[in-house]
Amino acid sequence: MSDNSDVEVEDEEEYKYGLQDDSEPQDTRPTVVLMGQKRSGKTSIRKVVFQKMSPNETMFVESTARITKDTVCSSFINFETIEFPGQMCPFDHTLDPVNTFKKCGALLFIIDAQDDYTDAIRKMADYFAKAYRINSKIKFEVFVHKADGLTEENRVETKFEVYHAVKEELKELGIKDLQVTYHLTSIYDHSIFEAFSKVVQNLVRQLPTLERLLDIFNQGSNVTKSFLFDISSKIYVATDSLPVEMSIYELCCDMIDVTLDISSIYGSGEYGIPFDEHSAAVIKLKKTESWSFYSAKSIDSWHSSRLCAVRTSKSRDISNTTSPVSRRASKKYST
Ligand SMILES: Nc1nc2c(ncn2[C@@H]2O[C@H](COP(=O)(O)OP(=O)(O)OP(=O)(O)O)[C@@H](O)[C@H]2O)c(=O)[nH]1
Repeated sequence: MSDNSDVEVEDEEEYKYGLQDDSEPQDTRPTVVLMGQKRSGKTSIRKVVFQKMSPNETMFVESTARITKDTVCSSFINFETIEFPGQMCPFDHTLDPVNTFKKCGALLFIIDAQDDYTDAIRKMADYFAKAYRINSKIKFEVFVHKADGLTEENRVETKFEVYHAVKEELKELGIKDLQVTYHLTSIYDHSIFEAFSKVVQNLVRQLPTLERLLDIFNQGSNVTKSFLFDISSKIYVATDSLPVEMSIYELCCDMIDVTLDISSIYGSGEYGIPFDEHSAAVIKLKKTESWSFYSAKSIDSWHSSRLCAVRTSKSRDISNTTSPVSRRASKKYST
């Protein structure tokens, strides 16, 4: 009897999502640490993804002078971001690096792809090696950032160059098993949300279960692709097992924007968020009748994760499908 109850408690812990209460101790949250050279774009990324700042406004963001901590908390997402200013060494013993990196879930290093990144890579390899020695479970991620300023050809080349340079540096430091993931990002398109989604997914313990549930949902509902979104940040916490097409992800992001814009006018905003547990949205695109977007009712009533599904009656390629909103967005994002 006691054995069974132990198993139940363990199961509950495993499938409990997020922390329901802001008063929970901060220490239980994993952290996402952001590092990079000065002006590489760390603050801009945080502000655009989590505080809804428009990309153009980031030009007026002041240089960060102190370590900045923020809590990001909704149904499946629950972590703290820590940004270290470019001029500060996170491994200075006065900053208690052991404590910081023991609870670090993901370490993001932002590289300005429009600048000379030789020094940045050297510094990054050194920081990665030090963090790895403290906690080998950290997920190491590199954002090859400001990719909007590069041609399509240059983007691939730059990513490749960074990949090789990091590998060489780590080899010299005697680190062999460290896995690094690379993302090409820009705040002027959806790539930053996509990349952050991948980072966050690595921190979601229930990911395989969520993927399986979304597969079952697709089969039972004639849905082609479904995402579980945190609507406030447009991060997708999970998706089904089919590969993600950027165009579908962008379409969903646009639909979330429309839904939130309309909700902010007509929603009741009872809990301080316009899109609450009484809200739902179905959007049908005019020229592509077979595509629908569904934002299902909230999965938990207090937080903001929503299931978004794209449905089609027949299989087709939507890579050239742009909704009026997509066109508006690409205009908005053009630099
Ligand atoms: N073109 C382009 N510019 C960007 C992008 N992201 C950030 N920037 C610009 O880069 C500049 C520096 O951005 P910040 O966010 O202040 O950089 P930071 O890394 O926080 O800098 P410190 O606080 O000094 O460490 C700003 O003018 C941003 O507008 C991007 O994706 N593309």
